Amino acid sequence: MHFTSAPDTATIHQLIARAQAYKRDPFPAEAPGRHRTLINLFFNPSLRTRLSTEKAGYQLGFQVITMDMAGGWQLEFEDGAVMNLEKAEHVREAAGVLSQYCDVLAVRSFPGLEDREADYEDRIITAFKTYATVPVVSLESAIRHPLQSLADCVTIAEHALHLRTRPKVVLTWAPHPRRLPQAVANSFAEWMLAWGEVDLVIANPPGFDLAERFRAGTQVLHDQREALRGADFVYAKNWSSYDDYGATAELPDWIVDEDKMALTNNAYFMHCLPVRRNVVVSDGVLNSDRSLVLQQANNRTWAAQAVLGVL
Ligand SMILES: NCCC[C@H](NC(=O)CCC(=O)O)C(=O)O
Ligand SMILES: NC(=O)OP(=O)(O)O
Repeated sequence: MHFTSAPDTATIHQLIARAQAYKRDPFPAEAPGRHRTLINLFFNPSLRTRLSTEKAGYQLGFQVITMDMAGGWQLEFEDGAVMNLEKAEHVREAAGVLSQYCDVLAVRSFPGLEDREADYEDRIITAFKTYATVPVVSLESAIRHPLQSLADCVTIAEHALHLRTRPKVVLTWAPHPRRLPQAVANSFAEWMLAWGEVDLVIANPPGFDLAERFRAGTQVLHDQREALRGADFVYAKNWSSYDDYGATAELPDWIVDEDKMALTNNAYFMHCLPVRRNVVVSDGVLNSDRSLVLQQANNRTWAAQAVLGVL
C-alpha cells in the first residue's frame, strides 16, 4: 500500500479523524513504527516536510533516516538507458537496495517543468513504486503533494465548524518570481473534490488553468475579485502554466492583499509555505489573525502520523 494521491490508503474522512486523534495524543501506546525504519529521500529542498515527517516517524516509534540526494549518486530513471554519462546508478538498484534498509520509503521529487508528458506520468515516484518492495510515500512529487493536502483538510475542518453552510474555498493563483510546479494546486483541488465537504472555486489568469484531470468538476474563474466574493477560505499559491508548459507571467495585481480579503466573508488565509511576502501575499494579510499558515504547518505532523501509522 502506497500513499501518493488522495484515495490511496483510506477515505479522507478517516485520515482526518486519525490526524486529529494523533494531534490529541501524539504517542500511541502500540507504537506502529516500533522496530521499523523510515527512510526519507529528498531530491529537492524542504523545511516543513522534512522535519514534520521525521517528527511524525519518531513519535510513532520508527527509526528515521533522512538522505539529501544531492549527497548521493545521480540516478537514472529511463529503462534501457546506456549509462555512460554522469548518472551512476539506476532506480531499479537504488529502490531495491533501499527497500532492504527500510520498511517505508518516502520521496520528494519536483518536476523538471520541461517535459510535460514525463512530469505528468509522475515518473520518479512511479519508478520508486514499481521497484521498491516497501510502501512508498510521496513527500511532493512532480504533480501532487498529498501530505500537504491532508494537512490542509485538517486545517479547514478545524476552522469550518462555526459555518452554517458549506464553506466556500477559493484556490487563487498568485504572483511569483520563479517557475513553480503545479503540484500543490493540483493536489489541493483533488483533495477538496474527493473530500466533498466544501465548494471549491479556482481563480487563475487565462493560460494558467490546471490540467483538466485536476480541475474537472470545479468552477474556474479568470476574474480573481469575482472568485473571492463571499469566500470563507482563501488558499493562495503560484503555479506555472500547464498549457504553455512551465511558463510564468508577471502579474503583480494577482497579489492577495487586505483590499482583496475585504471582498470575502472574513475569510481565513492559507498557504503551504514557503511564501514570498509582498509578492504572493501582503504582510498585512499574512500577519493578521485570519492567517492559518502556521496551523497548516503544524498539521503536517499529524497528517504524516495518520499516514505512516498504517503503512
Ligand atoms: N512544498 C511546498 C512548496 C514547494 C515549491 N515551492 C517552491 O519551490 C518555492 C521556492 C521559492 O519561493 O523560491 C512548490 O511550489 O511546489
Ligand atoms: N509546505 C511544504 O511542503 O514545505 P517544505 O517545502 O518546506 O517542505
